[in-house]
Amino acid sequence: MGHYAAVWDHTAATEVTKDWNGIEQVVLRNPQGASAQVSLQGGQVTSWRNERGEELLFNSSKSIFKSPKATRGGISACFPQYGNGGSLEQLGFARNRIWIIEDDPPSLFTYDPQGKSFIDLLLKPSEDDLRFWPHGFEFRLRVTLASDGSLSLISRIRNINGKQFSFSFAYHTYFSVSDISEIRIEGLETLDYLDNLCQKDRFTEQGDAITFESEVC
Ligand SMILES: O=P(O)(O)OC[C@H]1O[C@@H](O)[C@H](O)[C@@H](O)[C@@H]1O
Repeated sequence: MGHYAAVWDHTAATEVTKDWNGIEQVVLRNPQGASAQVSLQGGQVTSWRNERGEELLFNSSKSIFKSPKATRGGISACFPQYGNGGSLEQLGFARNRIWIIEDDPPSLFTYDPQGKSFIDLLLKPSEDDLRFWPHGFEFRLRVTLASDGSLSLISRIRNINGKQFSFSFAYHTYFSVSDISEIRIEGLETLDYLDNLCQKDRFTEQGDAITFESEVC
């Protein structure tokens, strides 16, 4: 009768497989047939499909997986540095590490308790990481596929030794688009940004939407 909520078991909607490199991949499914795939390499979301099976994320066919580097595509979490504004690798090292699945993470309140599937991932720094970024942290990432097919990522960074540190963070997201001229990015008006193409000078966004005439890089 279409009432799945009473019997929906989110753990049964989560499957762990291995890719051809032996790296674990978590597949999330919702009752309507949408899915998402998360790689333990970088905690990177490599696929997000709607209920018609259409892929919503871009993955470059030219990107060759070379462990431990993230591939060009999907959604990766950049931490503890975004861009080249610090001494670390350009988008931080978190996306280039192997994460683990956390079965019993600290509680996290979320809506949509029915018909969703999710996975909790955890990254802790290795001895090597601490050598060039000496800050004890735990980075928790929850990736959720909701009953309406929407995807959400919640990141929690915990300082585990009480010594203050600063970091930058971003979700590096590649959407798959069929016609870039139809894309509008809204919600940035009045926000300040540093323009990478103008020596990182600070500007304030004036437009109500950013549009594109062709590919940019
Ligand atoms: O590591 P990836 O996914 O290929 O992304 C690299 C790109 O990341 C972007 O954020 C930078 O602005 C680009 O300059 C850079 O080329």
